Amino acid sequence: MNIDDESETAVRPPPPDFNGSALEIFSIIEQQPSRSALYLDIDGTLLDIAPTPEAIVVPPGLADQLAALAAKLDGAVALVTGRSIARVDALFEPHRFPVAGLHGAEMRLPDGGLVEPALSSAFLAAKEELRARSKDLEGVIFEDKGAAVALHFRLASHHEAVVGALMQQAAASTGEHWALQHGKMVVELKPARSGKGEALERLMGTAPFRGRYPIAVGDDLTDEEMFAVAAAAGGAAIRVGDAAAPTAAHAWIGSPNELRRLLASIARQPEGK
Ligand SMILES: O=P(O)(O)OC[C@H]1O[C@H](O[C@H]2O[C@H](CO)[C@@H](O)[C@H](O)[C@H]2O)[C@H](O)[C@@H](O)[C@@H]1O
Ligand SMILES: [Mg+2]
Repeated sequence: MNIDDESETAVRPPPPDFNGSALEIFSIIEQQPSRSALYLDIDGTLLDIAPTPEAIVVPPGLADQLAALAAKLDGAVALVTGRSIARVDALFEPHRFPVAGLHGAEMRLPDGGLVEPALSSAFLAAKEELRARSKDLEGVIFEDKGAAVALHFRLASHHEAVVGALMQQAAASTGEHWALQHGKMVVELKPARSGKGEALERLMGTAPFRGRYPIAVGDDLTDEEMFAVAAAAGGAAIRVGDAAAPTAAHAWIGSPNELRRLLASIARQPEGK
């Protein structure tokens, strides 16, 4: 990736054996905001995990801090999430960021252009079947995200196996164009030809992200694809949370709260600092 050419102030990618801190990676943004791009996951990364999808809390001021950060990076801050774009907008209103939603299956590009997946009748039928079957599973939460659907077992871990089996059946009935995505106490069905890695590639090829040093931050299996893409492009990846999980990330941050504090401090920095 042509992060920068020959100038002495060029942003340098972490070496393959980089074993530094997230702080070192974020200092790149502080020093060279006009050469950096940030790709942020939401649940478990920007926001603390909550018992249910609806129970998440956006801390006061976070949306404005992200907007300030985006202004500092000339708009090169994207949210890359399993949530739908509509949900993301509601969470961070009044701001509208570039978003890769539903694990990259739907996108809002920096120019406002939308990428929307097509719904098949097989998928819609599978979704209704899951809605009906999950009603018998106490504590299991059915989440309808439009072109994706999730069954959550965080409040009913004893139902993990049956949730897995139901989702397998759903995937089998929808055919090759739909695929399962496992996450934190959740199994989802989403368009197969999508992923956070592809979403990152698309954003990285688009202004204002194009040509900038990519820094991807996430907490889960679905984020590993974007970590690999960021790393392959000479950028950096940071994983939030449990440092025992196998990851392609270069560095760790302990919690969403720690990440929010780092981002807030960068957003507050006066220009040129
Ligand atoms: O890619 P992300 O932004 O991390 O979104 C992944 C999924 O996050 C949500 O589920 C997860 O967070 C919930 C709230 O903390 C939690 O209750 C659940 O157990 C987690 O799996 C969201 O509901 C999904 O739609 C996202 O795909
Ligand atoms: Mg996450």
